Amino acid sequence: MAERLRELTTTYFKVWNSHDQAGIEALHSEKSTLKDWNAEHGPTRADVAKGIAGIWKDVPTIKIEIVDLFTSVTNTCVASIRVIVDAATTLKVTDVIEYDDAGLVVRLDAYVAQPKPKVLFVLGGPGAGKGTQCAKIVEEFSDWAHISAGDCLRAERQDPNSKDGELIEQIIKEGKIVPVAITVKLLQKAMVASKKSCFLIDGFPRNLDNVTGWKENVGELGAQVCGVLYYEAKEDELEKRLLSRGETSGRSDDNIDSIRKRFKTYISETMPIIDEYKAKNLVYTVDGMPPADEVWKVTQGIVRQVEAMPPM
Ligand SMILES: Nc1ncnc2c1ncn2[C@@H]1O[C@H](COP(=O)(O)OP(=O)(O)OP(=O)(O)O)[C@@H](O)[C@H]1O
Ligand SMILES: O=c1ccn([C@@H]2O[C@H](COP(=O)(O)O)[C@@H](O)[C@H]2O)c(=O)[nH]1
Repeated sequence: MAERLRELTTTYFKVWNSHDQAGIEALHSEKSTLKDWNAEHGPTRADVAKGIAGIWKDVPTIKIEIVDLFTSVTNTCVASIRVIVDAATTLKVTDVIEYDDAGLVVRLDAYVAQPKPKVLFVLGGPGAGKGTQCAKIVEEFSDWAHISAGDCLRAERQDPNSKDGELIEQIIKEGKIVPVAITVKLLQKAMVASKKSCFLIDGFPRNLDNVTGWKENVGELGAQVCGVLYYEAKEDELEKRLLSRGETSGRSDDNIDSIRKRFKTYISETMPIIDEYKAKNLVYTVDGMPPADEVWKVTQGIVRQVEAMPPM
């Protein structure tokens, strides 16, 4: 049975790829249905074939590749397939195909996997230029949203109804790191609200607790972490930048005491995380010392590279 189902299914997709309406009609039983994420056809084979031919007409380049076939003692075959729409678009689809005793398709239900959002974590010392570069990215690349963990926390602190506001304020002033349960919830809320498909998560993950919290709450099912965009710059330069920013930013941590504490936390807690991602070859290191426009040229190239990664 298993071998027969494999043969029938392989033949089915061969004919499908030849875009032959009469050929595909002949592989369906007289009473046949087809349902996918967009449409429903049947209950006759002529109607199903007409529906499929409509897809070929709309997308003449469309092709299907079989990834895997699953069979059992039943007369149903589950096919994991790739639907190659065009050079830029491939869909991950699962087809559940039920055959009759004559080997004709009685029912085909197709399910599409939603592509996961792409994520780039953006890290670097305080004042390294993360926010500056993220602002440029979202201006140039329309699929991307900039979500700054620090901004999320500052907004939460401002909310008079938040039970975490006071704790966040104390931790930020001390240059320490807020418990991940608070941060990750705010990040997820911002991701959902943005309606974008690619996210710059700026200033996160800052320590092991953050990494664990991300894995537990978002994880591999919730996002495709494409890497870490890491801005490297010397501490004395960063101190100058932050003191200068502090003249107008109104941030309670842009003062010399908090800045020094933030550096300490960065070295002891965040650097080891960056090193871990480096060991996994996931870090795009950018020299953050040159003027912002020069840093941007490098940043731009990296974002293009990440955009070109196949979705998972
Ligand atoms: N390449 C650069 N050269 C000089 N100054 C820069 C550069 N990039 C950013 N700045 C300035 O440095 C200050 C800090 O930059 P920015 O806010 O982008 O850093 P950040 O890494 O997001 O900081 P933080 O982690 O504290 O939020 C800002 O005043 C910004 O205008
Ligand atoms: O994931 C995070 C991000 C930030 N914090 C706290 O906020 C401040 C400011 O962060 P910026 O990235 O500089 O805006 C940071 O020093 C931490 O105290 C955090 O706890 N967790």
